[in-house]
Amino acid sequence: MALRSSKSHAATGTGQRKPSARPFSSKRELHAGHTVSEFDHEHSRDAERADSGSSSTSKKPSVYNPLVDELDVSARAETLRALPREFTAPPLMEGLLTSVTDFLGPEARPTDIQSLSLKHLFPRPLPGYPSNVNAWGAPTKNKSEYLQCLLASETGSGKSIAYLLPMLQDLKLTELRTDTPRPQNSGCPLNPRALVLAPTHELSRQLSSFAKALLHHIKLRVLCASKSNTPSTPSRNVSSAKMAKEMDELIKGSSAGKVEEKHAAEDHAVDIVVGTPSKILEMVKGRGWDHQVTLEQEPNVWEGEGKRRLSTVGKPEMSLESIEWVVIDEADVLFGQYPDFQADTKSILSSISEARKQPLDFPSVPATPSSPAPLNYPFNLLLSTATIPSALAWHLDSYHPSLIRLASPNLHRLPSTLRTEYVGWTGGNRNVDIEKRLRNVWAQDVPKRRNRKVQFSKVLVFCNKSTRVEELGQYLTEKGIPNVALTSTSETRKWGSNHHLDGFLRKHGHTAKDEKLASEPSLEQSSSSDAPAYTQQPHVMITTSLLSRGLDFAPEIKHVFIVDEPRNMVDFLHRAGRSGRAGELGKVVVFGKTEGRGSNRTKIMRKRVGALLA
Ligand SMILES: Nc1ncnc2c1ncn2[C@@H]1O[C@H](COP(=O)(O)OP(=O)(O)OP(=O)(O)O)[C@@H](O)[C@H]1O
Repeated sequence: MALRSSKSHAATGTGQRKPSARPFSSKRELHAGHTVSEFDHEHSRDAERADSGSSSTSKKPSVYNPLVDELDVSARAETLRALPREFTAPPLMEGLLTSVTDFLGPEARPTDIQSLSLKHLFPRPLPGYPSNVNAWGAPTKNKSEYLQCLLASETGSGKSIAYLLPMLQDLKLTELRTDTPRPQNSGCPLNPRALVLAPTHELSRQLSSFAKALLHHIKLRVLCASKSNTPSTPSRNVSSAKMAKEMDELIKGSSAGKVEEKHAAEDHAVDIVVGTPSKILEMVKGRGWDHQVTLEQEPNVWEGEGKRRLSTVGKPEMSLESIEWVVIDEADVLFGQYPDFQADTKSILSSISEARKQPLDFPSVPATPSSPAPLNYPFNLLLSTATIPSALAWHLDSYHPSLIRLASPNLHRLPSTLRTEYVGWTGGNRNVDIEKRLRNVWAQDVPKRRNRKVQFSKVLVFCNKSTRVEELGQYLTEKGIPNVALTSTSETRKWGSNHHLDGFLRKHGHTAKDEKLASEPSLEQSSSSDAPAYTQQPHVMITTSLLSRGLDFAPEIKHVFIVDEPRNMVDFLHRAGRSGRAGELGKVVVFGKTEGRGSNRTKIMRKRVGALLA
């Protein structure tokens, strides 16, 4: 049960255990008086006995789980018996319920993580309902009490809706309260009440379209802070201008009628901003704020053809004093092991605290799980993740010991609808092996009965390196298989839109069933036709881990190929999880050496993947 840190293993190379942290399940209190279920108490007691080395339990010797080196496997799910199994009003306000139904379809039922959210993250009563308990009988909270919560569940299990619903509802309730003071004019064009942070622009754009769909009836304003909101290099200026116009309209309240008149003239027209931490910081601190060189030091630093000084710091576009909610999506990336992301995210959190006149009280010595130093943020904080690496667990136990942890029973497992298959390299050209396997997938798509329509699968291929992505893309193109090869520096990566992912991302605002029907004409093809569809339009996307995080790929992505050994199981779970989403069937095909040198590594990986199976 004790946590281990992958970091310490990597650092020492000894495989020694890090001092044990308090396991999640040992926390009795969910938050301010909410106690965990009996189910959790049982596990808490087990955990405590195990931690104290008590021999009074007759526990079976546990089988070594190869994942404990990387992941916090002590996270326990609450029993699901007593949870809401339908979307209802309350706890949702009517308008939000209608949007959820429009978005997911009338038959949709909450996923496990959404049920947990409905129960625990709606502490405020709706107008007209008893004010001392919420819809689930739990005590309600004052406006001055803030939530800190981690939502953790497997890929494709609907975490975005699980965190968006409570946040959107609370923002709307605050807006409806006539006694809520309006934010003061900060002098900045944007003064949002909520931030959603995500690691990539692609994911930011997808999340903001999710939020917009859910706001159809309750009408709050969302802005996606894509990189091209402000002009940068001349080559980006077309989409920059478009995004700048959108932003301008939002600020002035002149765009489509969603903004209520009374807000149009205020600096508060945008309620929610979605973006990457670096983009958000840029909007808060001014463009170029992090450049080392100042104008005084280097007056002659110019970019391109002398169009713009690199060293000037732009005017801040956004102030933070009205922030009531912060969501950190892919929390293990933004809040965990990646130093750059971590620094930016922490900087945003402490800037908000400062702007809200409650600067964070950082401990002089680093906290540990055994001597935690709670950071109390003056806003609601939701973290969302499909994986809890040990390093993140350690950090949370040290600085957020009273954080509510909502975990689904399938956390750290592959989605149950995802099958795994292993393919051995033949020992020849690996590109040939991949091509062969692709053709094999499409051959299996062809129905046995003649004159039936064919719907060819789309395939997502993950490589470790950009050079490998480009090389494989070129090889397949030469073989008559059009493909999209995307790396972080790809020319084709569009700024300000997700068009470079067209045909691969799920289109939101429709149920999966509607989508399939809508997409059939372009995908279907008579089996008597000469050229199969996969030779006419890209059915293969090749990329690195860049696109492995959070993106909701279309149900037509039936296969994920992992052609380079993933760096760790966290990476594997996220890559594989781009298929088999929302209950759709999918398959992850793992390539590896089955004979000779290197085959042992494949064996170890198979064992680790086996431990992820639901
Ligand atoms: N209750 C539901 N019923 C059916 N489909 C749902 C439900 N909730 C969400 N979905 C759909 O499931 C898909 C995956 O949702 P989402 O992207 O939020 O998953 P996630 O858990 O955040 O995944 P990841 O960990 O990969 O980021 C989306 O297409 C969403 O519309």
